[in-house]
Amino acid sequence: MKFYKMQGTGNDFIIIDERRAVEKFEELYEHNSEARHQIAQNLCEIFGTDGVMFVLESKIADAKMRIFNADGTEAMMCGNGLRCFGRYVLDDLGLDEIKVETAKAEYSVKRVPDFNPYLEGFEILLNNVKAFGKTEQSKALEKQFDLKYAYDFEFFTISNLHVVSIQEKAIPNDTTLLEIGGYANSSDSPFELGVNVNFCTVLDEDKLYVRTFERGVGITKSCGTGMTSSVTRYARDQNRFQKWIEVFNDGGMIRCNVEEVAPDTYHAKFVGNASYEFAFEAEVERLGTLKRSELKIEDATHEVNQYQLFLEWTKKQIR
Ligand SMILES: N[C@@H](CCC[C@H](N)C(=O)O)C(=O)O
Repeated sequence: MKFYKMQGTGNDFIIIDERRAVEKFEELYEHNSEARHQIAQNLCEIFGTDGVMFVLESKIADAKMRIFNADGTEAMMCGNGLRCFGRYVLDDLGLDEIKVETAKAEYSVKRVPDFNPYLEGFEILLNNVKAFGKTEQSKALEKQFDLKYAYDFEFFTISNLHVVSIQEKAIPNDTTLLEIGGYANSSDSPFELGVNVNFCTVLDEDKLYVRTFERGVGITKSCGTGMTSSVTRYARDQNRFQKWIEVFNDGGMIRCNVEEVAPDTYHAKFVGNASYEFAFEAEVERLGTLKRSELKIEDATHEVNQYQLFLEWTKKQIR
């Protein structure tokens, strides 16, 4: 079977299309989570990727997405992943717009051909962004570090869990991210299930920079739902609803536009790349134990080069 590696603003995933091998998957893995857990851990370890996404049939949408983090835990949602998943299914079905079922909600994905001179974009509509302000858990996280840092966290959900702090200018370094994110996802954390920890810096009125420590992964180049939670907090605080905000990160840039649809409830449109990096073939039964040295990798050279040009362009925008 053929497998693909894709990335959305540097957040990278292996795509496993179970629809292509339904019988074998059922027979071997019985579609159970334990098998997916092991496959995700092994593939993320050998390729250094952030997650593994499984493409399944859906009764209510064009396809169903299940995503597992690098540590094998299942994630309830993934914004960058949804764009990659969406592009894979759009290409597969030859469509321009589709609906995707995820663990807790349904989202649309569509092509945006004029996103950037270097790349086609993919827009997702996140229709369940919720703001909870300061909660007991976010206050406990803040308190743990208040002698050292002045981060002020608010709690958001987009099916998955986030805390967001916004500060002027200084972009937190890896040490800070690891210290706070590591604690927030440890057994001592006030968040029983762990949480994605986002630090948002205001570059100018319509430009933000976001860095994230992801639950189940660690520091990533970007986190789609993390950027969306950050833009939502910023748009609410600065009254910048229904405006396109550019969000830069260590892996590139996306655009996000937030609308308030009810108190503390928002819809966010989110556009960014979804690029192929490589493909490989392997036997389905060996996914959980494969070694990289056994594989013949087929690079998507043109897309990789185009993304490099896009990255250089994004760096010039924030110099
Ligand atoms: N990379 C993500 C979020 C992936 C899931 C997260 N690690 C979790 O467990 O909640 C994104 O782009 O949104």
